[in-house]
Order: sequence, then structure tokens, then C-alpha cells
Amino acid sequence: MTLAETPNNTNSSNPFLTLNYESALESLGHDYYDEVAAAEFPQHILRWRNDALLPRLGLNPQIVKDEDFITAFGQFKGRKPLLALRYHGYQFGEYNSQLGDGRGFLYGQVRASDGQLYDFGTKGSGRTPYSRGGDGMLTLKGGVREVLAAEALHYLGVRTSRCLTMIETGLSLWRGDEPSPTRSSVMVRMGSSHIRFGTFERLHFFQRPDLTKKLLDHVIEQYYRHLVADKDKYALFYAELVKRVAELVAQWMAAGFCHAVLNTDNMSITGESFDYGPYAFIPTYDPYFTAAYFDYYRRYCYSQQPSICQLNLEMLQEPLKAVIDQSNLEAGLASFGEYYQAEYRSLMLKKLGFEQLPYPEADELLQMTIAFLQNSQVGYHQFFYEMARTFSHKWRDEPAFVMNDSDIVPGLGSSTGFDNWCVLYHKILNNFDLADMEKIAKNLAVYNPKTALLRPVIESTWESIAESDNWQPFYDLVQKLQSGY
Ligand SMILES: Nc1ncnc2c1ncn2[C@@H]1O[C@H](COP(=O)(O)OP(=O)(O)OP(=O)(O)O)[C@@H](O)[C@H]1O
Ligand SMILES: [Mg+2]
Repeated sequence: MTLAETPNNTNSSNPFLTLNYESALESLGHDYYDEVAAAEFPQHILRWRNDALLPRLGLNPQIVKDEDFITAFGQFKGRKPLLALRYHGYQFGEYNSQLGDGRGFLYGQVRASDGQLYDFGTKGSGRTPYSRGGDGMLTLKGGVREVLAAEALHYLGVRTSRCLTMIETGLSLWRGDEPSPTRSSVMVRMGSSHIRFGTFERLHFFQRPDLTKKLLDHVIEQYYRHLVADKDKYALFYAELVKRVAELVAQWMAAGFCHAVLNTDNMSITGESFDYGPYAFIPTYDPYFTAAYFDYYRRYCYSQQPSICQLNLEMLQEPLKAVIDQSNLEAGLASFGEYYQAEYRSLMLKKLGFEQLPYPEADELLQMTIAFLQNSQVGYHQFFYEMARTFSHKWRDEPAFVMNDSDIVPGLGSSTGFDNWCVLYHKILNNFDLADMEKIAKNLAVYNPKTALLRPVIESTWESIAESDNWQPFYDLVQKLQSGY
């Protein structure tokens, strides 16, 4: 990664400006957005380019220059209109009608090689009519943290937006939660849609069922395309959204991820995860682990995530009632728990090495694993990684051999439930043939990478940047996350 200051670059040669942009959202009309102008920054230093995304845009990373990123996504040359999207949302349970893209806009929409429509959405690109008292900016640390979260989650199998690029912009910002003045950045996110639950909630607030229906038709056409011709498309849309969200939360939970701010303006109508602010990966299994320091009542703590997302889906029924029968909405939501449990069970079994197990055994193993992780407070990610690192077919011979080469076993007394867990794991292994052990070892390795994006890891990466402008640890960390190392 080279650092590049802005040279002259003509629009016609910039591959980002000649992408085949579609105006799906723009064509809905001005009820949904405001046209805005981007901020002009004193400096543009490319800090992150996500080359892994470029082939999906039909671009060869080798021919895309750093300056192409800068002119397109730091200077915002040659692209119009830039649309600040309008939305409201429930924030910590309170309805907020003063929201909307306050520091970002929809830069453009592009159909990727998978045939899906993607949004390029900015963060930190200047003030808009929705900035309220804010400066419209993103801190550099905020940009770094969002890049890292998205990459980590993506490679852990979570359905997430990604950051296409992040550019340092040379401003000094003042923030209550960072030593200030602090450096600034602008980030461009590639996600399936920036239409939020709160986008619909705003239309309900203004009592516009006509606009709700128009937006819903748009959402189904673009993001639930297989339902378009179905006579029950509205009911089926909601039922599928419930499934997507339930599965997404299960993915977070298995990954040990706490999003931190599950307000309805941070919930995507496509069921994709995005907006990585004060998030954290859990260090140990603590149901009450709360990532945001301002979440005084632990509303969005780790174990509350499924029920909060279910509640957000329930609140979304209010605007959707303009189009979808109440009975269909209720029937759709009723399956949330089932979808969640099925996905969570499946993902956790994979982390434990198994494609599947018979139900009673699977549930017993999961319950025992969670109870042990909670009682022992052994590192959540470390435990699974140690399973992967030390797995041996010898574990089939004796319960005492299970994980006996692991660094974390000394000190785990029987009171933590570890001994009983070993007995059960040993018993389950003996239901498999010796030939299956390789597959189990492979699952353990694939689903439990060594590098976990724990807070100390992020902080030490940030320290190198803050203290000596050394970006190598950041690039090394992204590389590790991407390679599952
Ligand atoms: N520095 C800022 N200046 C102006 N508005 C801001 C600023 N920070 C946050 N906001 C606005 O406050 C609201 C909540 O912010 P939140 O952090 O959830 O969103 P965001 O992170 O800015 O954007 P996104 O949800 O797209 O990731 C949004 O309306 C956002 O635009
Ligand atoms: Mg947000």
C-alpha cells in the first residue's frame, strides 16, 4: 500500500467514474433523499483500498491506481447527484425524528458481478441537512475500526457490508470519546443497501402509506427479486427479512460479536450487518458484555442481541401495516426464534468441529460448552482456536486426552464444567469413525481462526498509527483477518 497525495487525474481514465451506475434509488424521487455536496478536505492520503472487492466490480486491482480512489472517493470529482438519505429510527428505545445521513451520502449504486445491486455509501464526507450539531466527519480511528470489523466479520462468515476505501483527510476533530484533537477520514462502504428500518419508520411518522408502498416495491424488486411475481410477495418479503435478520444475529453471536448500537436506523432492510461504531468482540463469554460505554442499561449487551433484533422487526410492523396484513406480519415474526436457534446451533457445531449432530446430543454439547465458557471465563476465541490447534484423534481414546496439550487447560478445575465437557466431547467423537477425524480437524481450523479482533489488538494497531504513523501493523492485521490466520 503506498501513500499517495492527489495528482491530477482525468475523469475519463478513472475506472470508478466509468462504472455502470444505476439510479434505482434516485429514480424513487425527492421524497426519500436530499441532494448534497461533499466537503472539501485539506489533504487526501489513501489509507485503505479493498482490492478484494474490485473484481466484483469488474475491475482489475492492478490497473486501479491509488489516485483513482482519491479523486473518486476523497475529492468526489465527477459524480452527481450525491444523495443524503432520509430516515428516522428508534434509538435506545426512543423515537428520533431528527436523523438521516448526517455525515454521509449515497455516492452511487452499481450492479456487481454476482448480479446484485450494491450501494457505495460514504461516512465522514461532510455536513448535510441531517447533521444537527455534528461536524459531518469521521475520525481516522473510527474509519480504521470500521474497516477492521467489516473484514473480520466477512471472513468469519457474517453477512456484512465492506469498506471499499478509507482516506485520511487532514482535519483535526474534537470528540468526547477519543483523545482530541484527533485525525479525520472519509470512508466508502460497499453494502447491499442503505435503506434502513428507520427509512420506513420515517414514512409512517409522516403518515405516507403511498411512499411506504413505493419503497417496499423498490426493496422487493431490487433485494428480494425472486418474490416479485408472487401474489403474496409482501407477506413473503417480511417473512424472509425475519429469517435474514435472525440468521445474521446468530452469525454475530457465534462469532462472539457485539454490535453495540442496534438502533433501527442501523438495521438494514436487506438483513445485512453494517455501521461498526463502538462494537467489540467478546473477550470471554459474558452475557452482559456491553460494548458501548453510553449503553448504561445494557440494552444492546451481547446476549440481548437476538431479542432486540426481534423487537426491531416487531416495531417495523407499524409502518409495514400500510401494505402488509397484520396477521401475515405476526405469522412472519413467529418464526424468528426457530430460525435463530437453527442457525446458531449449526454455526456453533461447526466451531466445535461438526457438520451436524443428532439433536439431543447437539443441544447437550452446546449447552455444556456455553456453561463451561461462562463459568471458566476462558477466552472465547482462544478456547476454540486451542481446540483447532491441539485437536488429535487421540482425543477419542480417553476424556483426559481432550485438549490436554492446550495452554489453557492447566487451571481449569472440574468446577468450571471442563471435565464433564471433555467426557461428553470424547463420547461424541467415538460416534465417528477414525476416518472422520480429519474432517473434524478441518472444520475446527476453518471456523476458528487464530486472530481475533479483540479490543487490545485494535488498540495496539491504532497506537502504532497514532504514535508513529506506522500503518504496517494495520495492514498486517487485515491480511491475517482475510487469510483466516
Ligand atoms: N459527526 C457527525 N456529524 C453529523 N452527523 C452525525 C455525526 N455522527 C453521527 N451523525 C448522525 O447521527 C446519527 C446516528 O449516527 P450513527 O453513528 O449511528 O450513524 P453513522 O455511523 O454516522 O452512519 P451509518 O449508520 O451509515 O454507519 C446519524 O443520523 C448520523 O448521520
Ligand atoms: Mg448509523
